[in-house]
Amino acid sequence: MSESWSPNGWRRFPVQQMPVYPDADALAAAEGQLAKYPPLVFAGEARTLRKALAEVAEGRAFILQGGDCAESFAEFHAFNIRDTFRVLMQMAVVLTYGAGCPVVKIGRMAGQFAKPRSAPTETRGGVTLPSYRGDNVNSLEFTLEARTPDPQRQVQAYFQAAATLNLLRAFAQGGYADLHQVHRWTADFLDASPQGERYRELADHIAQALAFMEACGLSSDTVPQVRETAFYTSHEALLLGYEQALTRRDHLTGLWYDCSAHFVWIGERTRQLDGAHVEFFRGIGNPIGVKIGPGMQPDELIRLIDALDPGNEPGRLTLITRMGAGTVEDKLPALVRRVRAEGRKVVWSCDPMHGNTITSSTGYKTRPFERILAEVRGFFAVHRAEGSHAGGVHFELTGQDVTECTGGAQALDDAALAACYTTHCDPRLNASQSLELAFLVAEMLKAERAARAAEAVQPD
Ligand SMILES: O=C[C@H](O)[C@H](O)COP(=O)(O)O
Ligand SMILES: C=C(OP(=O)(O)O)C(=O)O
Ligand SMILES: [Mn+2]
Repeated sequence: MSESWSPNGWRRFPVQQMPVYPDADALAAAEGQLAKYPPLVFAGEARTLRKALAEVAEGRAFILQGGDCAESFAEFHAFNIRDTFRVLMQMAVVLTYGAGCPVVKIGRMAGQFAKPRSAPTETRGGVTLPSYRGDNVNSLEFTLEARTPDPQRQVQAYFQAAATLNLLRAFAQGGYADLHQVHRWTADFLDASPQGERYRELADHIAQALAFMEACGLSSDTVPQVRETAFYTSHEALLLGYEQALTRRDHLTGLWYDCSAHFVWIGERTRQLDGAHVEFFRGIGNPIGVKIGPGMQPDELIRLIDALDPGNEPGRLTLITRMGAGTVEDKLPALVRRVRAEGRKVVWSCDPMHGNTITSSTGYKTRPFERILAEVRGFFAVHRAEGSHAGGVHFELTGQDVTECTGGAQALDDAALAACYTTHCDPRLNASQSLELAFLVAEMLKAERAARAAEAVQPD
C-alpha cells in the first residue's frame, strides 16, 4: 500500500459508471452524513476473511459467494434475507460434505445495490431517461423523477445494509446456522422436489455424524463450528463516494479499510488500470476481487495484479472470471499460465452468470442453467489442466422460487419466465436451481481434490 494513498485520492482519476447527481451540495451532504456513521464491519473481520481466502489460494478451501444481482428497497424483508442466507447455507453444506472441503461463505448481501450499466440511458416508447443504476442511486420506475439520482438513497442503503448485516450476524451466530438445524434450511416449496429429497438424505447423514460425535463427547458446546458459522458480506464497490465515506483507519494496524463490507470487488466495466476504482482499491486493506471478462490480456492482468496486490499476499486478491460458456476454455488458460509463471498467489473464482446472459424469445433477460453449468465445468477443466486451483464460485441467486433463469431440473422454459420474474437487474438462479448447481459443483470439487491427492502420492 502506497504512502501517498488517501481515501479521496480516487477523485483525481478518470471514473466510469458514476451517476450524475443534479445537486452537488446534496451529494456532499449525504456523503458527509455517511462519514459520521459507524462502520458496518470491523477491520479485524476483514483480516479474518483474508486469512480464510489465503487457505483458498493454497487449494485448502473453496469460496461460495452469492446473492442478488441488485438488492432493492422494495424487497427488503426479513424473509428474503433468511431465504438467501439459508439457500447459501444449504449449498455450503452440500459442498463441504460432498467434497470434504471447508467453504468460505460470502453473501452478495448487505450493500449490493449499485449497478454498472451497458447503456447510460433507456428508451421506451420514444421516451429516453437515465438508466436504472441500483436503488442506492435511483429508482426502477420509468419516470424522470424516479430515474434522477438522489443522494439520500445512499443513506437509506446504508441503513438497509446495517439491518441486513445485523440479521445475518444473528443467523450465523445465534443458532439458525447450527448444524443441528440442517433439515430446517429447506424452503417449503423445495420439500417435495428431487433437490429437496437429495438434500434431505445428505442432512440425514450429517445428523447421524453429529449424533456420533456427541456420543463420543464432542457436543456443540465444545465444538463451536457446529453451533455457528462465519458468514461474510460483499458487494461491487462501484459508488466510490459511498465507499470513501465508509473507509476508516483501523486503530490496531493503522491501515485503511473499506468498512462497508468484508469483501469488495471491482466490476468488469470499471477495472481500468489508470482509473479511479483501481486507485481506490489499491489503498484499502480488505480482501478484494476483480471481475475478469474475455477481453483481458495476460500483460494487462499482471499490471492489474501489481497495482492491487504488490505484496503478493495470499487472500488479498480474488480474480473472478466471467468469460461465458464456450469462451472460458479459450481465454482462461493463457491468463492462468501467466499468473502461475509470475508466481502470483491469487484466488481464482468463477462467475458463470455475467458471460451467459441472453434475451429469451419472450423478451426477458435470462441465463440458461446449462450454460451456467458449462462455464463452471470449463473453469474446473482449465484449472486442472494448468495445475492451478479452482478456488470458488460466484452466483447471482435468491432463496425465492423465482423464474428468471431457464433450465435446471425444473426445466423452466422461455414461456415460464413471466410467472415470477422479480429481479431489479440480472436474472438469478432460484432456490432449486441453486441447490442443484451446488450438488454438481460438489462433484467437480471432489474430483479435483481426488486428482490432486492422487498426484501428490505419485512419484515424479
Ligand atoms: O449486474 C451486472 C450489470 O450491471 C448488468 O449485467 C448490466 O446490465 P445491462 O447490460 O442491462 O446494462
Ligand atoms: C456487474 C456485475 O458483474 P460484471 O462486472 O462481471 O459485469 C455484477 O456482478 O453484478
Ligand atoms: Mn449482475
